[in-house]
Amino acid sequence: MSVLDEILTGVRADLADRQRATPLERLKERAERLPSPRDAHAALRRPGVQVIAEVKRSSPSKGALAAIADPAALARDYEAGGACLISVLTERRRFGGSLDDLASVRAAVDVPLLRKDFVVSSYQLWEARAFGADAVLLIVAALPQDALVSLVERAQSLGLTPLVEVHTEDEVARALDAGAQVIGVNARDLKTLEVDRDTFARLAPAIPDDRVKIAESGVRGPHDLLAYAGAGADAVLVGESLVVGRDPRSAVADLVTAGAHPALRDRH
Ligand SMILES: O=P(O)(O)OC[C@@H](O)[C@@H](O)c1c[nH]c2ccccc12
Repeated sequence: MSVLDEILTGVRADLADRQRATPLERLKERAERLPSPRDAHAALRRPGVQVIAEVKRSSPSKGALAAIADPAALARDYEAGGACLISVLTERRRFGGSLDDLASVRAAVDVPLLRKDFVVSSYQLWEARAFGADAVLLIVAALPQDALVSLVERAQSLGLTPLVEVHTEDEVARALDAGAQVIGVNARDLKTLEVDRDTFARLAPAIPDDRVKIAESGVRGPHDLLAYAGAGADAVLVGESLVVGRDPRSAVADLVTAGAHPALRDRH
């Protein structure tokens, strides 16, 4: 069984527990009491290379990264550093996240939020909305094509921006077929957990320029952001290097400064 399959088995078990505890109707009521979602797509389209900063406690590849006792405080640092979007991992078993983290971050910042999880059911889209997300990750490798197509549509109908994650050319074709407007190329293969920073440059030419192209994983600092920018990234998604560092606010600010370099502006 691949790592992704193991993760999905746990995700489905946890999802079944939550579905038993909270009927969909309750989630819908909670979602309807919230203001409409923020426009994550527009935030990503701003000139320069945007920075998505991630709240991530642990990972299957590295184990524990950072305790993050106060996710809201970390998110405020990310926002103050200039992150255009904050990604909150909500998967519990391997990443140490929760929907409560998402709600705490929502209460603390104004930027749009991405629910980062392994979404396999529309119930999880309602959870994302009910806990304050504006965007959701949909991982092509985790979904049959018909499920991907319907989750992209459902997310959009709830006002959520779907960020469709790919790792191979075949998955890019599936993302495009599903109508994805925002596509993330993950340098980490979720089946082997290996990071290959060349993946983005290899796949980016297959993604039309009217789509938002995000380079995910492996960004250690401004140098990696500039390399991804040179290969056509509109945004980078950064977790580990921010949560393990001593000063997340200035680490984000350094990335934002690199991404705002005049040579990278107005490339659309
Ligand atoms: O910590 P990193 O190497 O900066 O990577 C962040 C992000 O790309 C990574 O957490 C990620 C990308 N896609 C995912 C899918 C599920 C869980 C996690 C992820």
